[in-house]
Amino acid sequence: MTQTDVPPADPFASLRAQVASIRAACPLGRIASLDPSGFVVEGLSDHALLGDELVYEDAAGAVQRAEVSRLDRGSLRATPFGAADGLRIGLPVRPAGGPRVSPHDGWIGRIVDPFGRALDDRPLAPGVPVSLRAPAPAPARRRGMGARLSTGLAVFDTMLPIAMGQRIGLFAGSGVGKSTLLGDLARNMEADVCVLALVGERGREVSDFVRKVLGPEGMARTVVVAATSDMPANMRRRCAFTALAVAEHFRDRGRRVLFLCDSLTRLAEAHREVATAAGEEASLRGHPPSLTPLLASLCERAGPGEGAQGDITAVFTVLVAGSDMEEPVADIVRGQLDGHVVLSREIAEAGRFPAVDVLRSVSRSLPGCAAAEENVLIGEVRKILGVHDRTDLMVTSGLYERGSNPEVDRATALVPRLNEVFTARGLTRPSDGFRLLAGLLGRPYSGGAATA
Ligand SMILES: Nc1ncnc2c1ncn2[C@@H]1O[C@H](COP(=O)(O)OP(=O)(O)OP(=O)(O)O)[C@@H](O)[C@H]1O
Repeated sequence: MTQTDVPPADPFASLRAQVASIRAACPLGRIASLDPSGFVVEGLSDHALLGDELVYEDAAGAVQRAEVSRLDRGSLRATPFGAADGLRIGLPVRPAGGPRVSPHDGWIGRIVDPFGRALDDRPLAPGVPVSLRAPAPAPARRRGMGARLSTGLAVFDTMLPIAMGQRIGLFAGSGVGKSTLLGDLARNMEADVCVLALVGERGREVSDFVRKVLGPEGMARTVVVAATSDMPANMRRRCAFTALAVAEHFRDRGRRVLFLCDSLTRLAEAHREVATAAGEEASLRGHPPSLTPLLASLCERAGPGEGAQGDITAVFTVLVAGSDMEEPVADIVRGQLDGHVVLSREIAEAGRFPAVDVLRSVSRSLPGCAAAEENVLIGEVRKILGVHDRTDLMVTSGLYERGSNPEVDRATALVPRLNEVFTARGLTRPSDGFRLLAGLLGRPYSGGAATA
């Protein structure tokens, strides 16, 4: 055979392959039994994966969706994303593949539900579908944390820096200023885009958050993904993963993304509802064991990107009653994150916001993201706070005689002024905050360039 006899490459090869993969018949299952939290389908267990979606028509002819929450030989259990009312035995159900959403750059400034549908009654541009189960960037290829980001809040810019791609937990009881702090970060923290997941808030809280806390300035660069408390548990659980997929959409386009997830506690509660209804036992201190990998995947997918990707800097809130850092969700995520910030009721009651308990909070981007002279200042402030924490009760109860220990005297004099610095806001650069600390401590400060 001469060269001219070689048959030309098939220009339709890719199209043919796609057509060949289309199934001539779509598998169809039927509802075999029903209860208020879900239904069992026969005939589809070989055609769906755990977490896949199913579609069916309700009594009014509207297309509804459900999620595969358990697979058995010959049958599967599905949890509907809406009310189970109007379903009947024998109703046809079709598999619809893995969970997906289609984010688009035009979603900035908009509020969407966990399916990516507009919640603000305006048309929404659909993008290219992406999986809600995307893998995290490969550990060997993903970058480390980047440079320190300016937040405009002195306590974060100095004592608890947040670096690009860092993932921190915000541990707070109710009413200690968590929402206000998230709003501050959404508006002022260095980022190109902010994606906010509101999991299980009441409807009024969502609109209050958007109008009053974020305001037009915050919304101008934010996509809000919201699942209100009246939505089914699997919708609330999906909310966090939809928001993460939106954040990944922007990260994959090289953007610096700030991902705010409020709250992991309500995500865990939603997961418990779905998992226990599917037969899993809540044997991990009141939660199903599958909670640990669920939270780990969420935390792991945020963080630094690889190659030309941007980064996802993330703040996950955890609701803790009475600052109980040992409660299960706090305990699980603390080890998976690059730092935790504790908001204290006592500090909020003293009227100091953000009510950050600096001594009980840790940022793992230190010491790398601060200059040597800044680390010296941070170390000295921590030491002063430690002395004050150990001796304050003695001092305030009159058991300490002034002048008997210079360290205690210094801490007693300095801590109220340090607390004032921690509440300073509107800073242009982190060095502004360090300059305030250095001034208080009587130390030199040259404006230390961060060493990321
Ligand atoms: N930066 C701030 N400056 C002044 N007051 C603040 C600030 N942040 C919070 N507060 C006060 O604390 C109250 C509760 O704040 P916020 O709603 O942010 O708390 P939360 O922890 O999100 O509450 P919840 O748990 O009820 O959602 C506010 O109504 C306000 O009085």
